[in-house]
Amino acid sequence: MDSTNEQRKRSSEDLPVEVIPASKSQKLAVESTEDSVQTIKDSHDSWKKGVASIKKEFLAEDGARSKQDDFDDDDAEASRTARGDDSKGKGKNVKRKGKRRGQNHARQLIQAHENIKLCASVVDPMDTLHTCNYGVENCKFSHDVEAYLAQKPEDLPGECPVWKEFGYCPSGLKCRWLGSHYDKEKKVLIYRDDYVRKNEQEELNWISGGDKNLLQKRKISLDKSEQITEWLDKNYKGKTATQVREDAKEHAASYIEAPFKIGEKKDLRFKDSKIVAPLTTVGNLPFRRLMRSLGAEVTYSEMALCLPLIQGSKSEWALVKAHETEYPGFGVQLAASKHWQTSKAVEAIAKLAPNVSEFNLNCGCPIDMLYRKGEGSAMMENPNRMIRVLKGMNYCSGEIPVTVKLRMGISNEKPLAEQLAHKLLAEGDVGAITVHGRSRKQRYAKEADWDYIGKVGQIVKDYNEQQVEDKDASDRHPVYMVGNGDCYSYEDYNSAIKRPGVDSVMIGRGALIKPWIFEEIQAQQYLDKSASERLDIVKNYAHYAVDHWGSDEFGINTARRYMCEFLSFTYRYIPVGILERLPPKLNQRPPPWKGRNELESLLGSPDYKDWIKITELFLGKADAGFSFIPKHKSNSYE
Ligand SMILES: Cc1cc2nc3c(=O)[nH]c(=O)nc-3n(C[C@H](O)[C@H](O)[C@H](O)COP(=O)(O)O)c2cc1C
Repeated sequence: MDSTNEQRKRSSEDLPVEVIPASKSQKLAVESTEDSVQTIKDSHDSWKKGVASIKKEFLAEDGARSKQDDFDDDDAEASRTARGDDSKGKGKNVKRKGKRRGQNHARQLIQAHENIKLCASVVDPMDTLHTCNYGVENCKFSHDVEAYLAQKPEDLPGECPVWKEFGYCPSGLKCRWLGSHYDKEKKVLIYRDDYVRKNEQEELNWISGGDKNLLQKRKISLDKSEQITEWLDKNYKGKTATQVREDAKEHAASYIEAPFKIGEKKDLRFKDSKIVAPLTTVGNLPFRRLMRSLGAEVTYSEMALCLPLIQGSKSEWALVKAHETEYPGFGVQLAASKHWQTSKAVEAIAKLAPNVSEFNLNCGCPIDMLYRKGEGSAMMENPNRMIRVLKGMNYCSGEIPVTVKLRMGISNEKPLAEQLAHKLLAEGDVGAITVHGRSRKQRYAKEADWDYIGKVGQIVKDYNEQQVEDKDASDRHPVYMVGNGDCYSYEDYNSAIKRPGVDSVMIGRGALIKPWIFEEIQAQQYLDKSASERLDIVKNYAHYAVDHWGSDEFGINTARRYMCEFLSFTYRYIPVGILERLPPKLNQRPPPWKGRNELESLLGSPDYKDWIKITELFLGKADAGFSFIPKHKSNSYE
């Protein structure tokens, strides 16, 4: 390792800033002058109260920068608005006092429109999927390539990242870097000899418009789900838990086709896995691709709703897509409360988009829209329903394991996950149980309860040990237990993984704010990434985003918008080199601070206009009509 790298890798033991355990800090105080005693005491107290301690020389004068105190993870989790649908409602138990903060109700994908809309059939001669059924005369879109090119805005600077990677750009004439792959003289698009076609370009689980249509018209046969639905309706619905248990053996024999037992399904191998949490909106394909490149081993789709999936909804099927680097290790997360819906969705995905390592049932989502329908965290209040849903999913998923993501419960006073773990282990045939150590009512401001997560871990551990005693261990794999909540450093990870029965730690916001978190866990050190290294990460995200959404006007606008969503997390990173105390904590908020150079300050800016500026470094100037309203709108610059 070279000396620069050496310098960057620091653990809390060798950081020049001392990690002061409570006892030592008291000793220091006795030896210091009265003033410094007060400073150390104040700073230690505020650190404990959730204020990040910044070295004096990096504190910004009040008003020089806005404070990073305006983020709201509850709002972030509760929103599907950036995707175009609106489920931002808060649970009735999570009511806000006074005016709702944030501007989510107005957040929409407002796209700039081109003056001339080119017919898809002339955009790219290589695209055989798009033909025009109307002809030049009757088509409502233009076939006039010359006129289109004459009014097209100037190219963005640099080379088309899609063409650079694949030797072929599916955005064709609409590409904003058209000059990279267009011969002006001959008026033809250029393809490199080794070009890769669009449908071969690294994305998996792509399903055709035709298949979505067939789904909509119910013309794709989903026999297994129909069989299991009928069976579950007959044998499970309306029965008490005891009746169901008593009948269980008899039922197993009457399955139309015996379902895979947990030991016969693929092993998830979740021991010490580096897992990124499912994250609506921000956990999109480009982000997950980025996390894979930075060491993640398991990634999840954003939560997809089963009903729109089985109705062939384009936007819901887009969520099932994965980058080739995500498979194996890619889980599709589903939400629904009815077993016919989950069974059908699982069967359709297993049939049409089979590059899936796991189907995860979301039983933790707090948002009101789902809760009111009995979905998400509401499933925890109806364990029999949860078991029915899981049985259906298991039957239809074949050898793909089914897993479940829980919260602690609905309220802190009455946690449910322990009880549920017993039931899931006895009846659910799940490959893994994940517990987010918060209740539905609990907001992100309060820390996740790892003691409770450990209790569930113990239950799973006892179960696995019992299974080994009861049977030959070789014909089964264990049920894995994954803990989740507030992991933001290798130190958090170490203390989490020490809990009994906890096989892995799932990381959500920690990965968004500090995408190199798995590298730190691997190195068991804090990495003081320079601002330019961090900008490189953002640059990769930008390229992956353009690869995914396209290099035309629409693609770039979409990429810019999701990049702003990503930057609305990355700005919260406080470089370890300017922190006075470690470990950094997710819930700590800093006083106004400035970076060690201009770029570091820019990357730490809470002003969304600066995020747009950062996108412009890679995606060109934002259109005058581009608007991005962050969830946690900062007013300090206005
Ligand atoms: C922006 C955002 C989106 C989320 N979306 C989902 C989701 O789609 N499905 C899910 O199960 N949990 C979702 N969660 C919850 C996370 O998966 C995770 O359980 C939670 O953030 C706690 O982990 P962390 O402390 O590591 O962030 C979301 C959380 C956030 C902040």
